[in-house]
Amino acid sequence: MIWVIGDVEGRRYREPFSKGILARSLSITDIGSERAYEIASEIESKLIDGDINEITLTDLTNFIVDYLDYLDPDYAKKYLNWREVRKSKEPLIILIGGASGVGTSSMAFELASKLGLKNLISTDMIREVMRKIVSKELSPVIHKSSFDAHESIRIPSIRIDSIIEGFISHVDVVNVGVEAIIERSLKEGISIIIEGVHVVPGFIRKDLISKNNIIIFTLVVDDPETHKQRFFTRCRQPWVKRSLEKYIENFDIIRKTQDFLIEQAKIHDSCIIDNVDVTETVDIMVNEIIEKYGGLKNVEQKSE
Ligand SMILES: Nc1ncnc2c1ncn2[C@@H]1O[C@H](COP(=O)(O)OP(=O)(O)OP(=O)(O)O)[C@@H](O)[C@H]1O
Ligand SMILES: O=C(O)[C@@H](CO)OP(=O)(O)O
Repeated sequence: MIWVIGDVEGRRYREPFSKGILARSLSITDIGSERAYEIASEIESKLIDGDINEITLTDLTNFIVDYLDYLDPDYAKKYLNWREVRKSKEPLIILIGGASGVGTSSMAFELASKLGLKNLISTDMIREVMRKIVSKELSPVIHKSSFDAHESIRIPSIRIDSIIEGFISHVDVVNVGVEAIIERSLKEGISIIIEGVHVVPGFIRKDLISKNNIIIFTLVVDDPETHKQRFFTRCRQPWVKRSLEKYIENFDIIRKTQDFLIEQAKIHDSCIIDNVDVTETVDIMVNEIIEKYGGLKNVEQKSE
């Protein structure tokens, strides 16, 4: 048995060396789960061959970095970069927005797997809870979708497009719940990914979004046909209950909300990703996070 020795607030603890835990921590390096497990086994064998049955977390990390560097320096670099990010005392809060059907749920899942983050919530789920609390009479807009919320606006404004006005009203209400999740995550120190159409640059309170450990991405699908196909691929799973018709009928409106999201992302200088290739989308988000969050350890919070 190899024991890994660590310490929390000066108090030593030890836990058995686990190939599974080590393999999981290599997911950031694009090695792939099978090869990651092989590498974990190779590292374990090297420790045993070296008669090492107790190793500190620091020495084990250095041992892993040296072995990854021997296999491929890029593996070691990605592994080290990610460990730098995880040393921060602040939770990592990742917000992934985008019009309906662009892939926010799927990309959030892929990113969570890559980063080994356990907490993931959709704004649709937040909205569902809020719908139970707020009656249709009191807030008709929350009981609609983002793309047909304009139908519930009682006194349409003459200043802006009614579809965008409906979208804004709908998002604004749900953002009360989104901000509550962000505040709880900050308070508890929980790293989390929040994804959905209600994550819109400029809509989340400035004192929250200005924190260095909160990062927002806007996914888009530039090509309309590719976007439309996403609704078909999403509905092919037998368990999916959302009707394809509703999204295809409202497709032009959904594209209009995407144009608004792009506008908002540009105004607020937030990262826009054309979500065509899964690997590329996830890599862009990981690199952005490492770049922005990696230096967090030494950077005070941005002045508000
Ligand atoms: N980069 C991608 N390449 C290919 N297919 C993708 C990509 N991203 C998402 N998809 C597919 O597109 C469909 C829609 O994705 P997803 O359900 O994540 O969209 P969404 O933005 O969460 O939609 P909604 O907000 O309406 O729930 C899914 O079948 C998903 O597998
Ligand atoms: O409001 C929307 O645009 C979508 C987002 O997922 O939700 P629903 O499928 O419930 O319409």
